Amino acid sequence: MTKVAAIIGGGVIGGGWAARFALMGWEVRVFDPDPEAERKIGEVMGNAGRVLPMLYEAPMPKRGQITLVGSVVEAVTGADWIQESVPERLDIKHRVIAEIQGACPEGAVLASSTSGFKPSELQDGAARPGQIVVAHPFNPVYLLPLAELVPSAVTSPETVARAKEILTAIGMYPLHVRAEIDAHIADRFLEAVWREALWLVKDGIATTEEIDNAIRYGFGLRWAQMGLFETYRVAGGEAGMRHFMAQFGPCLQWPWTKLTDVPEFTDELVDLIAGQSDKQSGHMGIRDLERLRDNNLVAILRGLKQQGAAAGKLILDHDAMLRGPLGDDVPLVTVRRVVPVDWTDMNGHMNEGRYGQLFSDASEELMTHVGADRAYVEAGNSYFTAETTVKYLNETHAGEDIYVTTRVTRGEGKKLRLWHEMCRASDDAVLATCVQFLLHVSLETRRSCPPLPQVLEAVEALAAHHAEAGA
Ligand SMILES: NC(=O)C1=CN([C@@H]2O[C@H](COP(=O)(O)OP(=O)(O)OC[C@H]3O[C@@H](n4cnc5c(N)ncnc54)[C@H](O)[C@@H]3O)[C@@H](O)[C@H]2O)C=CC1
Ligand SMILES: C[N+](C)(C)CC(=O)CC(=O)[O-]
Repeated sequence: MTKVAAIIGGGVIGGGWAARFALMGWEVRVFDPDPEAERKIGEVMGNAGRVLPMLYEAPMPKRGQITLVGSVVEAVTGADWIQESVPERLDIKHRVIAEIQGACPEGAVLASSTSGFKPSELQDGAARPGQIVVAHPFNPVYLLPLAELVPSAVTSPETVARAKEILTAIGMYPLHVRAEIDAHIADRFLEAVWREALWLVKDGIATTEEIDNAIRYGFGLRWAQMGLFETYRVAGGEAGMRHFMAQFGPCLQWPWTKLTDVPEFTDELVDLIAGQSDKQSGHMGIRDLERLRDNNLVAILRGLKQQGAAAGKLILDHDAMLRGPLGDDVPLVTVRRVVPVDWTDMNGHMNEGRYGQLFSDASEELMTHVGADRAYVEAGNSYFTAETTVKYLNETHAGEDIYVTTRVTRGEGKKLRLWHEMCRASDDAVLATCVQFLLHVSLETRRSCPPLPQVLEAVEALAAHHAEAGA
């Protein structure tokens, strides 16, 4: 049965949650009194729907519907997950939580997006505190997988377990924060860096753009894939973390930081920072900036996925979860996906090299289908491609839904010939075709040899079936 997520507060963060849940197949109900909420969520969903599927090689679940409703009660009645995303004010959050608990199922997870309140503060005066947990996401919620999951001592273990299960199922990484603390884990770092940056601008040391350059050309790239401690371990050279601490430990006593001091937000400081920020980025609208950010995040996350590293490993595993076995339709649908942004070139369309990738993925799916799967390859047997002929018939662009059908046109002994057609999902137009000739090999001798009997049998049966069906 379709699961229901209720999003209370559909601003920057609520909109991102709504998009992620809907793209993962959930029915979503949003309550937000802002008359502009529907337009804003529609725009966020437009951006999210373009990029989130680009992270996956697997087909996405059927999109859920997002419905704007007129009250909290309407949103939360019968919901499985409730995400409170109203402004960061404890009085508002208390009022909203009371209203939610007056109507939501007792077994639902009631999660708060709060950036800094402790769950026990949110639970203060609540009807059922055990149901409440913090699930603190990162903007954009539909692309960044982290959700800090913070229970208090009275949050029930069932709520925590259910929250972990659901966050994982929608492709997120629930980081269980075991002891509640103001601003959780990650926002402690963000606050520290933000405070330093404000001082640097206020003191006239650097502009907003220079600070952004210091991050994006340097340590920001390291943090994205190794975090802090692993990075510093490497920075300690062969002697590792101990050497790093011995060398840089004393600096902590030097005036390298102003961490405990906060610059006052005078009108002058706000004008200075807002003015510099306008000069740096004011030529772009918010949705353009979001698209720029999202395209870059997709490229970085796909790079990490290719390496099976950091957040990319998470997406790789989630991809495997989403991917089911192939059906037995003729011809076989071997690939269903969207064209990711990093597959396009300066002509603005999918680059020719990526067609090779796509058809190679289709062959790999077919191999798995006939039993020449990862275990078979690890045991020393595989197929190598000997020849590929691609015909490019129509353009395709980033974000377009495509699929590949595959027919076995020859399957005898060590020889396997495939006919792939790449099609556009919206009108089934054929965009490219590919004839691929593969030879079965032993990975030990690196020479051709017949497949193991069960694979040969499956290949022959498929070839006969495709020929019979006139495919
Ligand atoms: N913006 C960010 O970078 C992040 C924010 N958060 C947290 O997410 C929560 C929401 O923040 P944003 O989305 O940034 O704020 P926002 O201002 O963009 O959105 C808040 C929304 O709540 C709505 N709202 C106000 N009162 C309401 C009520 N009684 N019932 C339903 N909706 C109501 C407003 O109309 C608005 O659309 C906060 O707790 C914040 O700390 C968490 C992670 C990152
Ligand atoms: C600035 N902030 C404290 C609201 C940031 C967050 O809570 C997380 C994020 O997305 O950076």
